[in-house]
Amino acid sequence: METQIAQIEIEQIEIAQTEQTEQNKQIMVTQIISDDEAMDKIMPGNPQVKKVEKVKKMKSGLVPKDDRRTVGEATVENPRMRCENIDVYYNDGEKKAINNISLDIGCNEVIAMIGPSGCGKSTFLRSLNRMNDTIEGCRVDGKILLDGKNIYDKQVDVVPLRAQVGMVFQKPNPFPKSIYDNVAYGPRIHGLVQNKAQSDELVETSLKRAGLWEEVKDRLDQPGTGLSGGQQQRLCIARTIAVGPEVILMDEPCSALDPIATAIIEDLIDELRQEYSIAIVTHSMQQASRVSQRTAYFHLGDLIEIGPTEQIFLNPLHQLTQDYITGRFG
Ligand SMILES: Nc1ncnc2c1ncn2[C@@H]1O[C@H](COP(=O)(O)OP(=O)(O)OP(=O)(O)O)[C@@H](O)[C@H]1O
Repeated sequence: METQIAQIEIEQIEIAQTEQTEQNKQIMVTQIISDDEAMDKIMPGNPQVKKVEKVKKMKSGLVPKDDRRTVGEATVENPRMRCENIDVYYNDGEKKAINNISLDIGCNEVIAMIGPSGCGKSTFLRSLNRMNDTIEGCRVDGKILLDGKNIYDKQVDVVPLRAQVGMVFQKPNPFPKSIYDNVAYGPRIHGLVQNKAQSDELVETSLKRAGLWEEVKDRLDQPGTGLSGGQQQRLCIARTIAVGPEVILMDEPCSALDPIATAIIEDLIDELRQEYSIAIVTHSMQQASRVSQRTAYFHLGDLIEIGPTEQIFLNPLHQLTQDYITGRFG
């Protein structure tokens, strides 16, 4: 973003140089402001400022519950997707489910979205590939850029968009077709394959990437619905991969699976990160900590905190995040 909009909690700003100036001391800034604003506020135009150290907790403790501005770095360098000031409304504007959320999704990262039931995780995820367009009375305001282009521009065709930003749902939902056709169908309608040989190759590659090839290569003509739950979910992942996505959205992809199938999908998510950006909604904090590099904590439609996964779980900055991860609510 041209201007630094990541909002951070700055408690203590220390001037590195030991100039004997009035300003050369620890200064408390107990409100959330941007870097640039903070600099300007404490030392307007002062060239002595060499270093600003951000200590992210107020002396009194965590950012209080009633402060709903986002804590942490929401932006990354070279994002794959950039969401700016997203509001989502249901029921023709009567209900606001997402409130002014900005965040980036980086290349080759898994970002986990966590938070109590009803906080808007799925709503936000669905806005990333315009799945909310299919819900009557739902409106998304703000900008979502994929490789710099706003996916909400009028001329954007949602069919190729949903191939570029694929989605894997909570419940595995293979088509009532053969394993082969489940994977081959998308590339065919998107015109990605011209003949059977190309289709065969893409089906094989996609099933291999989804870690399913060895288990199904001898029964490709059998129904996808005949596979186990975990295999069906990997089939759905293969189907998503087959149409060449850049981003894969996953909405609680393991919630219907047993622990072994879950572990296989989690390993797969880690492998897929080498090629794709992944945003995953999960109710499992263990899963978020296992699979993601960054975590975003949502609360009642607000993005409360975002940061490296380890920091969010070990050293949250916001009281609401801490309450959630320590099981006080949610
Ligand atoms: N189709 C809809 N019409 C109206 N309101 C909706 C619709 N879908 C979701 N909501 C409301 O929007 C808010 C956010 O819901 P959402 O499903 O995004 O939350 P969530 O965090 O994903 O919840 P969960 O973890 O339970 O799946 C909730 O208050 C929900 O009731």
